[in-house]
Amino acid sequence: MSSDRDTGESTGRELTEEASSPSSGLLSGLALRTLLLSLLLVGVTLGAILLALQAFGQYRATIAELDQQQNRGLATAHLLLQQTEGLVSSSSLLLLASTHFQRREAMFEIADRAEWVGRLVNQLAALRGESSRFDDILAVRQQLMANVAAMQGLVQQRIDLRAALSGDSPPSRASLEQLADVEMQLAAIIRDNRLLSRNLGISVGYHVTAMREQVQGTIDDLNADIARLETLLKASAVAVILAVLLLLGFIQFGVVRRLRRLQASLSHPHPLPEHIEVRGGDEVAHMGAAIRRYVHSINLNEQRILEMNRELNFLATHDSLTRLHNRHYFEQALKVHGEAPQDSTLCVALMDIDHFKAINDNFGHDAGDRVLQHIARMIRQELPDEVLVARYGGEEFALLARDVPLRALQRGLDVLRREIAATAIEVGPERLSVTVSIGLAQQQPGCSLASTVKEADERLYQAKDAGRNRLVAHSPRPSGNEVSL
Ligand SMILES: Nc1nc2c(ncn2[C@@H]2O[C@H](COP(=O)(O)OP(=O)(O)OP(=O)(O)O)[C@@H](O)[C@H]2O)c(=O)[nH]1
Repeated sequence: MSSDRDTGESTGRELTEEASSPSSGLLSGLALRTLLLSLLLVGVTLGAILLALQAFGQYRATIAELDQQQNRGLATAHLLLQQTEGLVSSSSLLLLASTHFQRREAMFEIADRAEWVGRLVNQLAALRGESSRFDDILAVRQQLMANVAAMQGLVQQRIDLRAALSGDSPPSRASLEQLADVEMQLAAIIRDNRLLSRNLGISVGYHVTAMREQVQGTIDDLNADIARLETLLKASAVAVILAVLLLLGFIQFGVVRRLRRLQASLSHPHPLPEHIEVRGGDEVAHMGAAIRRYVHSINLNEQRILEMNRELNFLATHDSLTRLHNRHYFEQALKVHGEAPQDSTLCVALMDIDHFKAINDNFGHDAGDRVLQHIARMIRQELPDEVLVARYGGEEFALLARDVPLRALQRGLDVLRREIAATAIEVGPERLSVTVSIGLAQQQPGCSLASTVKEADERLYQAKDAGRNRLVAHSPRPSGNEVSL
């Protein structure tokens, strides 16, 4: 039996350990899966942020490119103005040329400057800017080129006129007037060139300013876009992290902890329904309520089984009618005492109700049962608890007393016999007088308890034979209602 219990306990322990092991660690079961999911979410968010940062990088590269374009425009404008100034200065050199050789020299310089001006104007055209202003620049350049060409012709004419005048003696009036006219035209072109150079400076200034404003506008738009996207990205990242934290907290506190508490309640050797948490209206609460009902019914069944077991145990050792021990129990007690060392005094008494059959016959079997119950109660009340009392047969009771002096037991039993005889037992409307006969024997040294029982039985017969309602303790020859040793 004990090995069965051990096996049962160890199986229970294994089941408890098995049930508790999967979620005993902090990073297991639901908690682990939640953490992995959250990490995945955070990973996806970080990936999105990295992609967005890459996009920002491209935005910034575009801004830097625009910035460079702006600087290139400024530098080109500066060079254009320089070269235009140079062109105007070279025109002055052309004005000083007194020979054709000097004129050609000056024209080389002017052609070089003119080429630079043309190239820079084209570069400027490739950059952004206000087209009307750029048209002004083109017009100025064309006018400058036309002026240079005109100057070259006039200077050539002036050299030729001066050469002709130096050969004539005296110089003709018409030649002098022609030279004066050439000189005036040259002076007018020089003035016009200066004016054109100033106008070009103004037009380039407007063009560059317009270009800068345009580029700066684009840069400002891009920067505003970046700032807006950055704010959006930061807000999204914070929102995702908060959502992940909220999700983690909800799963940890709303699910995992409650499941652990449920598991702890059920891990108890005897779980009680009131210890099972059912707060809330979600699935975990519903599961808790179902488990609570289940535990309640298991506990009820267990209680019923325990009660049935107690009743079965009781019925195995007791008589159901009188609630006294039964004959089987009495005989087991005799066996136990018989095997024990013989260092104590043991007495056996057998008590039988007189003419019990007549009670059954006259008042019915139920009345007989009531009488049996009444007599059993009186015996149990009268005798000390140490005396074992059993229903031995139909209307017969057996008593086993240990370490009770025979005399005292004899006195006690006789008092009981008298009380029974003096008591009117109420059975329905009837009041019945009942008597009992008793046989009493003490275990003799070297004799078995079975022989003591036999001896008590013999004495009971003697009591019956002697007229009933008496106690026979030893002598086969009873005198009066009591026979003593
Ligand atoms: N009511 C009831 N009667 C029982 C029970 N067990 C046995 N009896 C009856 O008890 C009676 C015993 O009768 P007998 O053995 O003739 O003895 P008696 O009538 O008492 O006569 P004496 O013992 O000689 O005085 C029988 O009629 C049995 O049927 C029981 O549990 N209830």
